[in-house]
Amino acid sequence: MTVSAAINHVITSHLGCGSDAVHFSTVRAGSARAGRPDSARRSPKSRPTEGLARGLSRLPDPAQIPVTLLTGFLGSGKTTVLNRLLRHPRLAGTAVIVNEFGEAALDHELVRASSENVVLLGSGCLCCALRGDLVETLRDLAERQDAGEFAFDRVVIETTGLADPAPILHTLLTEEGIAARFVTDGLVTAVDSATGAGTLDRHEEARRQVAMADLLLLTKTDLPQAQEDRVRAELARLNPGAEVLTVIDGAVAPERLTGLGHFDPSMKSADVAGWMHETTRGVHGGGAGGIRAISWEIETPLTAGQFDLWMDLLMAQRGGDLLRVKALVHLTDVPFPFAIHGVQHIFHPPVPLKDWVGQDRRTRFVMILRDFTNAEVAEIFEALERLGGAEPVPSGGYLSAEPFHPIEPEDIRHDSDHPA
Ligand SMILES: Nc1nc2c(ncn2[C@@H]2O[C@H](COP(=O)(O)OP(=O)(O)OP(=O)(O)O)[C@@H](O)[C@H]2O)c(=O)[nH]1
Repeated sequence: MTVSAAINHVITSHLGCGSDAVHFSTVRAGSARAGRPDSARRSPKSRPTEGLARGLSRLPDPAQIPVTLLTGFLGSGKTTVLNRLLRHPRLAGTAVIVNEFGEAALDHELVRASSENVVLLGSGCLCCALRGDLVETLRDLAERQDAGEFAFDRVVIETTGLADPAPILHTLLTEEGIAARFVTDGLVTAVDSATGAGTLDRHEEARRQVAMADLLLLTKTDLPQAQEDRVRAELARLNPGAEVLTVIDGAVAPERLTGLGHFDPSMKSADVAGWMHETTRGVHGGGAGGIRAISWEIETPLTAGQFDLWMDLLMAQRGGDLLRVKALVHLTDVPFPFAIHGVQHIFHPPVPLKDWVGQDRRTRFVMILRDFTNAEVAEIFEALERLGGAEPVPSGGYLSAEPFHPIEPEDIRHDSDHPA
């Protein structure tokens, strides 16, 4: 669905539901099978094999606070899962730590409805620059709990899509004061069934996230682009011991994600133990290569048609290199923002939000791009700015020639210029 279509939908359905965001995608109950006891759903590979004595020594201390690490490549559906989970009474006492890659984090606006207890660790990746910040945040949470300021009985850490989980787990397992107070209760990895096969092929970080997982969430199987069998086969190859749950629009029962057990590298493939070892030597990460995060603001509100047109052009020319796009879009004459999510070549239905947070009404983008030069980044946004000054373009408008270099208002032709 384009922004134009979404805006028509909003107008006809009189925005006014109680939640902060109106989702147009149908929310179906996931195929997750709820309620099975932990023992029944533990896969053979994750059963203790090294003797009871060692197993006993690894039993969590009930005073320790369980920490779930939620990973998954860019746009795989982590926040969607988290938002659904946090609405569940069972997870009401959860403190959430969200880490974003990029300077201008938008996630706090996108998850704002869900929890008062969200701490944002922005501007960098937890797996490298921000490990100290994670330790500080966890210590701070513990202190606030001891002081009676903040009660919580679980922590969920949502990593950036580019995070290598090994160093984060290493921090949780070994950092003084953290390991005693908190206990890892599973690494959960979301995998996008529409883009997952290509992502796993190209990105070492994504393979590590899968190989280290205690539980895999296969998302977006409702999309026509989903390649469920292909992605499942790849997951089975990378991590044959992990259970794979199909999760549509984040619908997963919280009990499936809790009680997964203490993370133990020796229970994983040989590679995983090696990665944890690399971590101790400070060598980690798959190398992001030409991947970078950029943020951009656009002053002039756009029409939905203009935005769609620009997005279509960008997708046609560089879709595969737009690893992740998040935007809050200010449309002309519309009092609320739209949230836009793009994941590689797939754009999800735009989501109208109830209102703006704060005074800033500019259209804001956060993009994770592969192999874009500074000049190319400037060019794509300057093209958008120019569109903002142009005559409104109806959705379905298109350009005459080589479209993106550059777009000039006079290049834009309207559908009406071309009788069917
Ligand atoms: N159709 C469909 N869309 C989904 C599903 N799960 C998530 N999405 C959409 O996918 C887009 C990205 O989802 P997010 O939850 O923001 O992904 P994320 O992993 O948190 O993204 P980053 O934090 O940027 O890495 C959003 O537009 C979601 O609405 C699903 O099961 N089906």
